[in-house]
Parts: sequence; structure tokens; C-alpha cells
Amino acid sequence: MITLFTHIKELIQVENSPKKMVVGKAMKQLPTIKNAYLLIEDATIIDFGEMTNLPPQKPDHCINLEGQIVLPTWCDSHTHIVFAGNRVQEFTDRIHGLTYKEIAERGGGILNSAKKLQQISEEELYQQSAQRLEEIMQLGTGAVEIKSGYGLTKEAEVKMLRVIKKLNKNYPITIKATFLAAHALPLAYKNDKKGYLNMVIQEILPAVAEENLAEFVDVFCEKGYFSVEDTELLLAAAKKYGLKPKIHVNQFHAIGGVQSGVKFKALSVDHLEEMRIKDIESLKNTQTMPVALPSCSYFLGIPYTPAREMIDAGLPLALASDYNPGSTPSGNMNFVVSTACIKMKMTPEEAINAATINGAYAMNLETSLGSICKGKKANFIVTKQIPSFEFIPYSFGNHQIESVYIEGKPI
Ligand SMILES: N=CN[C@@H](CCC(=O)O)C(=O)O
Ligand SMILES: [Zn+2]
Repeated sequence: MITLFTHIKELIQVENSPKKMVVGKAMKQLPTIKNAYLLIEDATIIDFGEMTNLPPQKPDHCINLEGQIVLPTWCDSHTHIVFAGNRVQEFTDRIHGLTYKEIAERGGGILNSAKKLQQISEEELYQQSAQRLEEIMQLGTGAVEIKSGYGLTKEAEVKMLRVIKKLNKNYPITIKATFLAAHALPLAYKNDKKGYLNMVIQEILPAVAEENLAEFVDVFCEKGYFSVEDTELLLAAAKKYGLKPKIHVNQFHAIGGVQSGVKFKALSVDHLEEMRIKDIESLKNTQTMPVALPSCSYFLGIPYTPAREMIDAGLPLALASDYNPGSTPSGNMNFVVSTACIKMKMTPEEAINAATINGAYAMNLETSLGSICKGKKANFIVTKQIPSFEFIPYSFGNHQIESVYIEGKPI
């Protein structure tokens, strides 16, 4: 079926041939076409251009989008949306003065989520997670990465990853799975980190690979969680199974995780709230995408990733939500883009590049998503009637979405 969208006020993030990512100064450029048309066939973009150049067409459907803007759906490259219940109690504890670290040391935090997740059935976990997935699709997300890491036992990690696989099968949104058993040290291994890492490497990793449950591997490389040495041990083991690293680094402390990421050719290094000059230097001229998670900084009241410094130094940057029950109970990429502009001083052009094409790269999806390009998936957002694309981040806390198309169909 062929659908033609006409009189689009502005078609955002267009490209003639797919690029890998947008880097440094180039992030200020956001290619657009005013008064545009967009032609899709089933799930694929087949043409676009200026209305004045529209070739004669006999589409099955024709939709007039006068006054409305069209942009690619958000590519959210870092989430933990498969989780059980919530951690609202910790939210109020933090208001009363406890820190994220203190809560974790009391057995709250990731271990609290792991306990909840271990207790519920795969079906119940699927239902809760599907609800979150539907919610983010309505908010304009058309591709998402989801991590394990609230299981922390073989059974529960595999349960999480099977839920991710089932979501991928049942929903049109593109989903990538990441294996994150090294997210926290479970109570059963409280004084035996080596034992836990051995168990992850010898028992869980082969099971995950056997069922083909993940494409990426992640480690929470942080003081009090996993050291650089632990991280490298795990990345090396995962490499044997073909899992590419996407790792949590520099959230609270800069301990060398960025350098490990670069050394192991990580697809991305994520968080980066604490960046030293040498961390920025290490990322230059590499294939590793730095990923900022501004909603996490907002919710925890921790520093924002120094986006300005990083982009001005010539690095690319992607933006993602980090949707999870502890540090970011929100998967709203519209809010992420606004917050990046307001708090990190990214321009709207930079933020949109970061949340579309660079996010796609951080999931290995840049050839099929992240821009309006012939042959790419017809995943796009149609806005309400708004004055300009800058209005999207400007109107923070609201969203300007009228409809979301995933694989060519409105959802
Ligand atoms: N920092 C590690 N992992 C998650 C939070 C996990 C949690 O608190 O449940 C994050 O990316 O912020
Ligand atoms: Zn995370």
C-alpha cells in the first residue's frame, strides 16, 4: 500500500544517503525541507522532496499535513523498561534526604528491583513491560534498546531477556537487547564478587548466547559496583560470544570506564556525568558513541553530561532516556530533548540529531532508522500544528505529537 503525505510544513532530518552519525560542529546542521511531501510503501520510505517537485502519483491514500511537521521517531538507545513494580518509596526517601548511594547500601536500589523481579512470573513481567513499551511508542519512540540487569540470577536474567524477545516479536517498534548481569552484586554473593563474575561468565552468558537473547553486553562500571578490571573481564568473555559492549560509565565517578569502552570498541559509553579532559580526549576519532541521559541527572539531581564541552571538542553525542524504576522513571524522549537544550545548552538541531541518527547508531540501526531517507523504515512523528521544530524542545513538559507512524502504520 502506498501512502502520500503532502504539504508538510517542514520535513526534518532528511538525507539522500544514510550517514553513520553526526559529529561535533556538524551536529548544529539539521537538514530539512519546507513544504514537503513524503511517500511510503508499506513499512518503507520510498520518496520525499519539495511539494513543487512532486511527481504525478496514484497513491492508495493521500494525507494533507498542512501546518504540521514530520520528523523521524526517537531512537532511545538506553533503557531498562523490563522491570517489576516501582521504587516510589526510594523517591520519597530521597526527598527526605537519603542519597542514591545510601539507599543502595541499605539493600534498596537495584537489589530492591531484583527482588521484585525474581518474585513475579514471566507473564506478569511481560504485561508490565508491554504497558511501558506502548507508552513510549505513543510518545514518539520508534526504536529502543532494553537491558537485563534486574535479574542477577541465571533464571531471572534469562526471564528478562525472554520478555524483551517476546516484546520484539509482538510489537512493530524495533527493539535491541543488552545483557547486563553485572549491574549490581546480588546478596547471595555479597562478599564474593569474583564468584559472581565467574558464575555470570560460566553459566549465564553461555545460556544467553545459546538462546540468542542479546546483541550487546553492558556493565555498571562504578565505584561500589564493578571495577575497570571486572568490566574488562566481562567484556572479554562476552566478546567470545559476539556481544558488543554498551557500558554504564562515569555516572558518579570517573574511574577509567571510558578508556575500557574505547579499548573494547564499545558501540557506546553511557551516562558520562563525570567527565575528565582525558575522557573526552579518549573518545576522539573512535567509533564509540558517547550517550547522555539527562532525565537521570534531572531526577537524581546529579550533574548533567558536559555536552557543550564534548560537542565543541569534536565528539558526537546521542541522547537516551535511561527509563528505569530507580534513577529515571520516565521514557519521555520529548522531555529528554527539551532538558538537553535547557540544561545542557544543546541547540534544538543538536538535540534532535542526538535523539535520532546518533541514537540509531548507538543501537547499530543507522542504516534502517534515525532519518528520513529512501529505503529506511517509515517510522516518523507527525506533530500538531506548531510554528517550528524548535517548538518541540521549547514546550517542555508537553509533547507536540499528533500521531506516530511505526513501520508505515499509525499506532
Ligand atoms: N546506574 C545504573 N543503572 C541504572 C539505574 C538502576 C537503578 O537504580 O535501578 C541507571 O542507568 O541509572
Ligand atoms: Zn542505565
